[in-house]
Amino acid sequence: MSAAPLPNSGRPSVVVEDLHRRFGRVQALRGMSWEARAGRITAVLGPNGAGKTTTVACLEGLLQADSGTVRVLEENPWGAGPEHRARVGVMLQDGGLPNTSTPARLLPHLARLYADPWPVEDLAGRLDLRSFSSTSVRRLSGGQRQRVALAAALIGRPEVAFLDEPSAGLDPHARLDVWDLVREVAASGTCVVLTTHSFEEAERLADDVVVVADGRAVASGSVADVAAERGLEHAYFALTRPGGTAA
Ligand SMILES: Nc1ncnc2c1ncn2[C@@H]1O[C@H](COP(=O)(O)OP(=O)(O)OP(=O)(O)O)[C@@H](O)[C@H]1O
Repeated sequence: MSAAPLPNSGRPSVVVEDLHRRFGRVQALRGMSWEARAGRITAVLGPNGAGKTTTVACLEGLLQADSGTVRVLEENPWGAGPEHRARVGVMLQDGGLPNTSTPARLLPHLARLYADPWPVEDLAGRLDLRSFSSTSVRRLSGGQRQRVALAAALIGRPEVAFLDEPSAGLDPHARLDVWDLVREVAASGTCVVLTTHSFEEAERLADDVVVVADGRAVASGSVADVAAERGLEHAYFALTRPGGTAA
C-alpha cells in the first residue's frame, strides 16, 4: 500500500495567475497572482476596494476575468458544471440565503443535494443553530444568519471552501466555534480560502496569508513568513500603505 499524499503536496487547489478585471473606469484587478493548497487555511487580507471580493467571485465562477488564469480543482470555474460546483462551498458576505426559509428547512434541503453531506444535526450543534432553527432567515440576527450561511457552505463537505469574512460580527463564543469548525474542515483536507479584515483571525486561524493591495498580491506565504519578526499587523501596514511598499 502506498503512503497517503501529504495534504499540501501536489498541485494547488486554487490558482490565481495574472488576473485582470476592470469595471468601467475602475481597474479592480491588475495582475493578481496567488495559490492556495488542500488541507490549509489561506487568509486573504487587504484594504477596502483592494480586489479581494472580485478575485474570489472569479474563483467562485460568478464573474469572468478580462485576462489571466483562475483554476479551482484544476478547472476553470467560469461555466463549470454541476459536478465541479458540488465540490466547492461558497459563503457569501450577504449570506445569499432565501429569506422565507428557516434553518430547519433549508439545511436538510441543501444536504439532499450531496452524496455524502455533513449530518445536519451535527453541523447545527457545532454552530449552535438549534435555538433559532425555526426562525425565518429574514428574522435572524446578523450573526445567526452568518452561522447558517457557513453551515450552508460546508454541508456538502466541499474540497474547496470560499468563506467571505466568516466571523465578522460574531460574538466571541460564536467566533471560537466558527474557528474550531474551520480548522476541522481544513484538517479533513479541504482547501479553505477566507477573506478577513482581522489580523487576529489571520494569525490565529490561517496557515497561509495573501496580502492584497490595489488589485494585486503584495505578499503571500505562510503566516510566519509574511509576518516576519515584526508581526502581521506591522507587515500589513507597511505593504498596503497608499503608494508605498514594504519597509
Ligand atoms: N460590479 C462592480 N461595478 C463597479 N465597480 C466594482 C464592481 N465590483 C467591484 N468594483 C470595484 O472594484 C474595486 C475592488 O472591489 P472589491 O469588492 O473586489 O474589493 P474588496 O477588497 O473586496 O473590498 P472590501 O474589503 O471593501 O470588501 C473597488 O474599487 C470596487 O468599487
